[in-house]
Amino acid sequence: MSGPTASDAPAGAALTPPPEAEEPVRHPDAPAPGTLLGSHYDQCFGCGPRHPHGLHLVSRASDGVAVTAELRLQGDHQGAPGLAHGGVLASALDEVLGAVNWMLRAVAVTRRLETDYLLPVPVDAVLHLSARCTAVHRRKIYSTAEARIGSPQGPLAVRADALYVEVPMAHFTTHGRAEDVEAVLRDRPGIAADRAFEVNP
Ligand SMILES: CCCCCCCCCCCCCCCC(=O)SCCNC(=O)CCNC(=O)[C@H](O)C(C)(C)COP(=O)(O)OP(=O)(O)OC[C@H]1O[C@@H](n2cnc3c(N)ncnc32)[C@H](O)[C@@H]1OP(=O)(O)O
Repeated sequence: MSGPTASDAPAGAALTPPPEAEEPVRHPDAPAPGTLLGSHYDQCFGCGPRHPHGLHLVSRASDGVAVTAELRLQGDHQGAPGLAHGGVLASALDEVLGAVNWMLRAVAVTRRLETDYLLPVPVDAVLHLSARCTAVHRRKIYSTAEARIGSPQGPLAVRADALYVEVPMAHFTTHGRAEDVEAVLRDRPGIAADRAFEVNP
């Protein structure tokens, strides 16, 4: 019988980097602070510019291994009347946390995402999102994020901690829907050969 695995650990423990984890190092080719990061896929719910109902988030590189973005909430994002749905807020935080991986030039997917909802968020608010990597251990990338109402210094509404796991490009070609994978390879022929993202000025 096998013993407990990392996946069996309580959420808090799973999001705590092991003692041998390392400080994240900004990749030398990471986009300069202030650069807008392009979408990795134009139909992505979080960042895809062609997604009809997506969040259309545009992340911006910060100093270090970090990004920021703004989410303009709308009526479509309601859960309770006039208030943002928690799942929408978690999606937005997942998107910016995922964008942080670009600063490491790592292709990674969310393994665990833990959110704390501290304040209700009105749907006419602009949420200022920020995310940064805190540690890296082998394929594991540990990150944290915040969402503040109205300004980068505004009231803290939601925070999140997350674990991403680096994956090979085969993760997408093996598990993704064939027609969508074919479309992205047709539109972005270099994406699988080189890297999973481009930087658009
Ligand atoms: C051609 C098309 C191009 C497309 C270009 C796209 C480009 C880039 C797209 C990015 C997209 C972003 C979009 C937003 C972010 C999402 O939304 S991602 C979507 C949601 N997430 C998913 O679908 C992931 C689903 N899960 C999985 O596929 C698998 O579980 C994973 C995450 C790949 C891991 O599986 P695995 O490789 O078998 O992992 P495994 O070896 O068991 O564990 C890896 C490590 O994690 C540790 N671990 C595992 N679970 C845990 C846990 N719960 N706690 C602590 N540690 C754990 C293990 O101990 C192990 O550690 P090491 O031994 O390496 O130190």
